[in-house]
Amino acid sequence: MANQPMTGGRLSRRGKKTGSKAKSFTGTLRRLWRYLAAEKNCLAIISLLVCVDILLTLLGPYLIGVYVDAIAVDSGAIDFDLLKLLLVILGGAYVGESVLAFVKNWLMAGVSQRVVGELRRSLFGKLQKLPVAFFDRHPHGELMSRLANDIDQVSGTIAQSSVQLISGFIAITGSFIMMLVLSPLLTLASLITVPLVLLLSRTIARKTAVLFKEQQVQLGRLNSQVEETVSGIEVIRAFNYEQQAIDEFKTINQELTAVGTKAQIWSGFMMPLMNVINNIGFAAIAIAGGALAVQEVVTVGIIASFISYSRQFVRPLNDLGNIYNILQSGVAGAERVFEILDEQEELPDQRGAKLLAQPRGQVAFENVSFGYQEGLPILHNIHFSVKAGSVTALVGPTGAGKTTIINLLTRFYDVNSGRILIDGGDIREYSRDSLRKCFGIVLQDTYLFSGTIRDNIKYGRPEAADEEVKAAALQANAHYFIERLPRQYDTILTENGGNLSHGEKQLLALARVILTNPAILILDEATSSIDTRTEFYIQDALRRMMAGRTSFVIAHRLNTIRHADVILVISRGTIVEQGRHEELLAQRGAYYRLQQPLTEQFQDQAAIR
Ligand SMILES: Nc1ncnc2c1ncn2[C@@H]1O[C@H](COP(=O)(O)OP(=O)(O)OP(=O)(O)O)[C@@H](O)[C@H]1O
Repeated sequence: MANQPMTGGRLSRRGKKTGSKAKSFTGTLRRLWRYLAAEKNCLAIISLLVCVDILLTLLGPYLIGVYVDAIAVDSGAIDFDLLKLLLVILGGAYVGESVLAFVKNWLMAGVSQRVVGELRRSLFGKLQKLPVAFFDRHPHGELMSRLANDIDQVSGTIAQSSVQLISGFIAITGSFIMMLVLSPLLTLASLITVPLVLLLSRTIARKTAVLFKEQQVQLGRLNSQVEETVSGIEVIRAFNYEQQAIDEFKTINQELTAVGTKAQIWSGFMMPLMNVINNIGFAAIAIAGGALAVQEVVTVGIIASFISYSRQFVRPLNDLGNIYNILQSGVAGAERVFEILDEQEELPDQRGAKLLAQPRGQVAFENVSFGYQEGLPILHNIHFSVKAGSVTALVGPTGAGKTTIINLLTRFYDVNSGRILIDGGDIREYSRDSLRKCFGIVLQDTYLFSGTIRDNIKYGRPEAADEEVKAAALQANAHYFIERLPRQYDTILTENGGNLSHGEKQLLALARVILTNPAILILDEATSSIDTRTEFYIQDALRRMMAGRTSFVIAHRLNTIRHADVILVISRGTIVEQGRHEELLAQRGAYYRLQQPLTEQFQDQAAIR
């Protein structure tokens, strides 16, 4: 639909709890990696910097060991020349390390922002391609949470864990080699704690994975509740629903707090437990080192260096546990983003889809049946045809299926059986773009975007010249109120035209549609009353718009219905009567009964006048 998204009128269904277990940790990670692969050059440079950094870190303990041995051999005499040299080398190494850390982080921040920028772009692009039915199933707040919170989570993970992961692996390998070089026996002693570390991080990470995913789900629910509350604030006030809204928020917030606390507690177990295990490891090295030193297998300097290396060996090992935790929360976020990216898009246009160029506007429904959900049919065998340029009024009780007929005509949903023809061709044979361009839709609830009045009128034809915008506004009778605004066509509208009256918003919506010059006009007549003057302007503009154009009106006003070429009376998803006003009244059937209250109202009003 080129002109106006179908919005309003239907309350979104509140986000339900969904399963919280990560579906495939490695699968999601691999998929995330595909996004990171685009940054492989930058990642290669970062890895190189990490290698240099680790080499510098490994140098320190070795030099300290050399110096300790020098003192031990010289029975306590201090060699100041050697000490100075060592201090200069160590100082240089530590400064070098700091500079490298800065450059590494700077490069990594760029990588993570570019990757999530791309992810955000894919997700937003995907949302534009999803069928309307998808938005029926997902509350808006939850989708926004996926675009903001979940993507943030991914960005944090990439920025924090990638460098740590690379440097962790290199540091473990480097320290291990140095330990082996210094003393294979001591290396063996220091390895006794490794299985314990791995087992522990695995157990904790499994637990936290579930909790982090649940935390993201609850955050989505919270967003959805806040979004609904803010959008419906007037209804909430009008029905004194504030306390219930606060209670609902409190419940979700408590659930979020509970799961967030659990996730933090479990991931917080990691460090203290690791410290205990590390200390056991150091004790093992000290005992084994002491015994070996007595037997003169190793020197005191080697033990000093070894203890430093074993620290460098276990620290990244512990960090890996932590990174695993961070990865879990990032993967939970990424999984929720990928879930949307994997959703079935609107069915692509058929191969060789035709362009609906210069449509005449002849419309036919042939035995159309449809249900929004399987097993719940809404429309049954809808069959009618209308001539190009005619006005069709859809009337019937609420929930009868009038909007659904329009939803099918505009191909927001596809029919379950039967077919819909425009100018003799099945609408599924036309390209979606060209099909939707032939409709101009004016809903009861007009949606306006934040931006200027001009931008809003040009929404369906951004290339339109200012004169065309003005001409459309003149035809829609909108020009006069726009002229009175302080900045006329450049007046900025707040979200959904909050600074305009209901009637003014309707006039703008008409101008927007007039500018696109559609072949078929769809109008959901407003049921709410607008002041008589604006109402007159709207009716006057509509009359001009409908002249010579195929029009479908979900009609509530007797005046519109009386002048329609065809009236379709819908009841429980079927057409129960069709014809002109007088013919249907004469039948004294469903239409007659439906019109009774309206006719009386019309007569009353006429009498008053
Ligand atoms: N997106 C949807 N998902 C599931 N069911 C829906 C959806 N939209 C409408 N329905 C159901 O389809 C039926 C027909 O609804 P529809 O909106 O077409 O009625 P209507 O005649 O236009 O009513 P009204 O005059 O009140 O707007 C109703 O029972 C409604 O609950």
